[in-house]
Amino acid sequence: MAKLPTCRWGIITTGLISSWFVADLVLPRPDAKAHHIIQAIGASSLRKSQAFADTHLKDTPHHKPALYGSYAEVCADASVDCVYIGSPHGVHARDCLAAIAAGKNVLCEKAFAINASEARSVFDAARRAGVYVAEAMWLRHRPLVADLRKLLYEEKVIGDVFRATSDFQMYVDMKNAPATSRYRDLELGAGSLLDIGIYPLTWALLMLDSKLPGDGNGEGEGEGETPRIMAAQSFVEGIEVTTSIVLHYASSGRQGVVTSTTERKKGASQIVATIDGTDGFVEVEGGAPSHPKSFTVYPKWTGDEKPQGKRYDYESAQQGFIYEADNTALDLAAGRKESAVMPWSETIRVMEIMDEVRRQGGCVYPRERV
Ligand SMILES: NC(=O)C1=CN([C@@H]2O[C@H](COP(=O)(O)OP(=O)(O)OC[C@H]3O[C@@H](n4cnc5c(N)ncnc54)[C@H](OP(=O)(O)O)[C@@H]3O)[C@@H](O)[C@H]2O)C=CC1
Ligand SMILES: O=C1OC[C@@H](O)[C@H](O)[C@H]1O
Repeated sequence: MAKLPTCRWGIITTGLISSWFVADLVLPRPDAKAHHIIQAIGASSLRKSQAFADTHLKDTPHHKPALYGSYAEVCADASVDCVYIGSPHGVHARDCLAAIAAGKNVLCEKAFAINASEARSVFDAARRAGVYVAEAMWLRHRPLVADLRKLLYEEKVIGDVFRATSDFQMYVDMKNAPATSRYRDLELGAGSLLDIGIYPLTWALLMLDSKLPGDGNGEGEGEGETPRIMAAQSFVEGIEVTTSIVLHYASSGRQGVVTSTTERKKGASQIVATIDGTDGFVEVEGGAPSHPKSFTVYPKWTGDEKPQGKRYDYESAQQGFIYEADNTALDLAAGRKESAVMPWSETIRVMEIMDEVRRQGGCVYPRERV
């Protein structure tokens, strides 16, 4: 049996997402594609690293990470194979560039940067340093997504796809949020689009294009057609809180309707995306567009009653961060410098689309003002 690759992770920051990422990596599983070791944890203080390890690694004594009171020490740790960056998106470029300068491979949270220009500067640095860098857009790595794309574009289970919709709702009390909160601080990239709107946008890009990077053998063969964008944004306290985007694909006429808001609390379980085709439709169910758990394929609805659908379930003990971690380990083992699922060109394409949405909608970050 082939030996599984091992990735020794250096975790940078001890916020919410780092806790979710680590929780997935340390869960035992029978069908592992790679071994993951939490090798180091770095935070703004040693006390925070210690508290993170005490809380999130207390039941996994075989993970004994080095604990640091800075991010630089994680990057300098020769035992770390890949640095995972869980800081707010406004400082992703800063933290990526520091890790790259130290010669480290990087998996960085979404949104990868504030804009396409920042993303390009990080990839240019990675190219020069010869290290691996990838955006941790976990939705792209989910087996559910690959399976659904096969059904849509190889088996054509709903005929010709003509529309996709997705909406991400999350409540943030913006008026009372502290000025230092990443939901409020524009220097940290506050706004619904970069934080949550990126998922509905990703659903549309994934569901409306027949060929994309990551479809085939891991070499990223599709390029992705960039649709025409029509967008509007609304603001509370100067922060973008609601974004609506229509995407129109010139070659096929396909449309995407994608929205995000931090002004509305979501229910416990919901339909997080829909895909319409000439012969049927698909509803994706889950907790949020970032966290799909199943999908149901329906035949065309013509009568009064909703037709019977076929449901595909993807419930698992992990939240789903394990897939991006596995794929990173496999990329590194194969000597790749870019993710086979989310190559640099795709991160830049998404950032460019979000730049255009913000150009139309009016969300400008302070460092972008000339
Ligand atoms: N994939 C997913 O499902 C999710 C992704 N995210 C992404 O992860 C990133 C972080 O989000 P989240 O974990 O919710 O954020 P938190 O506010 O919970 O944590 C952010 C961490 O970033 C560090 N940090 C570094 N610089 C700053 C700064 N200038 N101001 C404030 N904090 C700073 C702090 O780390 P330290 O511990 O060192 O003090 C802090 O703990 C975002 O980019 C977000 O989009 C978030 C949630 C879910
Ligand atoms: O990526 C995300 O998904 C879940 C949300 O809670 C979070 O704000 C966002 O960053």
